[in-house]
Amino acid sequence: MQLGLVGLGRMGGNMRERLRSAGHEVVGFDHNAQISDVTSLAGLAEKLESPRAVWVMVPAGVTDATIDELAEVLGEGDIIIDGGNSRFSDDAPRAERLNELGIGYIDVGVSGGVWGRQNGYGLMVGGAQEHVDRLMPIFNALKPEGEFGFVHAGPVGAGHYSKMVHNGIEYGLMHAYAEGYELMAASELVTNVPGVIKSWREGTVVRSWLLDLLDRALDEDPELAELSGYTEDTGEGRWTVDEAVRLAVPLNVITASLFARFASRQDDSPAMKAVSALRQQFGGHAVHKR
Ligand SMILES: O=C(O)[C@H](O)[C@@H](O)[C@H](O)[C@H](O)COP(=O)(O)O
Repeated sequence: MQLGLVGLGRMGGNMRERLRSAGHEVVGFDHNAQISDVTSLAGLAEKLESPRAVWVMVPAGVTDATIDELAEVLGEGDIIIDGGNSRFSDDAPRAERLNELGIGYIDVGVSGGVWGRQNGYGLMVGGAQEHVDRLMPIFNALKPEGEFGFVHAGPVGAGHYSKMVHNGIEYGLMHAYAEGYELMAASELVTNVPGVIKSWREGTVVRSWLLDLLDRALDEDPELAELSGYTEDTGEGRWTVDEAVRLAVPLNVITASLFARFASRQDDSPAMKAVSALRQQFGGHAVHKR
């Protein structure tokens, strides 16, 4: 089937290749002319036969502007799919705006990162059944080959909601492996920490793809000496915690792993300075000075 694809970065570019390998006709647009198939969104719309389907794969901050621009060159019966990491609460207002123009909307949480091109992408879809049905050939080409890896999670918003929770879990899992790694590295007994991590890849209860990737990272740099611990986040963990607060759901692990990222960015902790100052004030305890 034909698909327009807007945004040909690390994710979109690889998705274009996977879809083409499966025999689909993809017309891609990107602001980088060197990788773009057309020079404008209008050019993209012209190349597609109606009713058109256009998948948007751009960074979360520019999604609404991109969709609004796209809506100007699309029309009645067309569908826009947002596969970026948008906040789920943006989906319903978007769908309403597009609905007034007769344009359908589907939100898709896409997981798999740079490995998706070869392994397939995990897809979490939100939207009306008729729109999802129309896009099934595309979803089937993008998803992994096995039985799993695709879900129609619910109405508009449910795809991004599921992906948000997926990413919250991703934070917690990564952090648990990271803490285990640190404890073994600090111990007097374990002399082969990368070896233990590697051994866990088969047979153990904690084997997983994230563990495989930790092993890969340790193969490249056994003490992670090249890296700083400063860890970014792009929003999904914060949204997960926002939802936990709204619904009063105790997300202990995920919240702690999000806060650990914030702590990773501090040279020195103002809170711990205050604790140190208070110990000195009430107990006369010695403090470490800069
Ligand atoms: O499932 C995935 O493929 C990843 O989750 C992917 O979506 C991305 O790598 C994260 O969004 C990073 O999120 P943070 O920057 O918040 O760690």
